[in-house]
Amino acid sequence: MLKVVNVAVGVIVQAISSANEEPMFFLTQRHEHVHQANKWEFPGGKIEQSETVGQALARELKEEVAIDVLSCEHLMTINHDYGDKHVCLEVYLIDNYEGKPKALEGQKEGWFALSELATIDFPKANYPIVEQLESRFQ
Ligand SMILES: Nc1nc2c([nH]c(=O)n2[C@H]2C[C@H](O)[C@@H](COP(=O)(O)OP(=O)(O)OP(=O)(O)O)O2)c(=O)[nH]1
Ligand SMILES: [Mg+2]
Repeated sequence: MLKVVNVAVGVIVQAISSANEEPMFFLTQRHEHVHQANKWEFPGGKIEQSETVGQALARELKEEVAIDVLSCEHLMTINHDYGDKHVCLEVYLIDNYEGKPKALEGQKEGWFALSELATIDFPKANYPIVEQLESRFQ
């Protein structure tokens, strides 16, 4: 049995200013030579033994994209077995934060509209997240 890697994932959504505007989501691209290389992802990372999910989420989003999480909402838990690695993603919607998201680790970054998410090259585990965002925000 492979060890499960617990991961805190932040779905950063841009505040929507008018009803007919599409919500936008901040994504970064995983580096080459890492697990799920070159795939686009929601920022986040491994939950350490000593911390809660909330602490890991806040730490990872500060380290990777320079924002301070002010509040978050648990969206879903996803268990996915990649064969080489089993991940458990704890996925949170981040709709209240301080700072402007910016990739600090040299990754490519971008804001993507809700309608674009279906065309993004995400890790397989992420497809249920996209489905949930589509049903929630459409
Ligand atoms: N952050 C993030 N990880 C994801 C997503 N989808 C998905 O399958 N994963 C997987 C890929 C990795 O195996 C794992 C996250 O680990 P990571 O490599 O980003 O961890 P980390 O930021 O702590 O990085 P490191 O310090 O170990 O280098 O979860 C996603 O949307 N965001
Ligand atoms: Mg990470």
